[in-house]
Amino acid sequence: MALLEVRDLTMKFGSLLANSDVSFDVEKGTIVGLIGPNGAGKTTLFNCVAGLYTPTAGKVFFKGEDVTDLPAYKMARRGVARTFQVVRPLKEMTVFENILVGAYMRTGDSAKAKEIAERCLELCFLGEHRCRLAGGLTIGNKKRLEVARALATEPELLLLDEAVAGLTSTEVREMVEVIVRLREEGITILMVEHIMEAIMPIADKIVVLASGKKIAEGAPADIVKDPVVITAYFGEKFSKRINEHKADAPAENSDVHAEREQGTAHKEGI
Ligand SMILES: Nc1ncnc2c1ncn2[C@@H]1O[C@H](COP(=O)(O)OP(=O)(O)OP(=O)(O)O)[C@@H](O)[C@H]1O
Repeated sequence: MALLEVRDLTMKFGSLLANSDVSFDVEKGTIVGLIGPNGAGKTTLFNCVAGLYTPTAGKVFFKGEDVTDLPAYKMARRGVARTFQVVRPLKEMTVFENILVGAYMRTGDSAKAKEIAERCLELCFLGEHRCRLAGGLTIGNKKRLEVARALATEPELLLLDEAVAGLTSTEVREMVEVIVRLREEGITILMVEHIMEAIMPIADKIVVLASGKKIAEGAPADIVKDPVVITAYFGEKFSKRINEHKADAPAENSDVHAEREQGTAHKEGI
């Protein structure tokens, strides 16, 4: 049994079909990337899984239990945490205090909460910033703080919504290192990502959405060669480049920056 099972999920906003009959599994201990063009329905799917939206049709199972109708706070208690595309730290609080807020969602015991927060601080490479006010951090540190806060709720499944968007190539590498560490800690990760150099080297599986539908699912090496995905999302040039890319880590700079500036890696952009 997979940790997360999405079955025939459909989400409508009025007459707009944001997700249409989407099904896939996320196995425990894996990193799954959710990719696709702007407006493909990735964030909507995240919101359905996290309990922010109730899908119009279809089911979501977490650890074999039907959680389709559970609100976000109940999903958080069951072990599903998420980060948002636009980070919103508690600016007037320190980095450590921000993480503590997350830890207190899991426990009322302050010694235990501090212990959890210390661990998350270290896992997200934020130790040297612990006493700084969150509002004054660089975007790279703010994004890792967002992950640390979610992590402090001790999730089994972490949903990352564009965790590396807007980051420099060095910051992308730091975030990728954090994500790989989390998988080593046994945390399962489902991440929406446009920056292929970040997701392709670390994902165990990629799910591709376009116009609300799943158009492909498979190993990154197969996805980059899939003609349907190339047409709908990558474009030939991008696909050729990523196939040639020998990275075991994100690209040094220019490629990642190019995508960051364009905001996407879709077909006309590369
Ligand atoms: N709350 C909402 N009300 C109405 N329409 C919405 C709502 N949220 C999303 N949509 C629409 O649903 C479709 C899918 O949007 P969604 O944000 O899920 O796509 P996405 O793949 O995450 O895009 P991006 O990569 O740009 O973040 C879009 O047409 C969007 O305008």
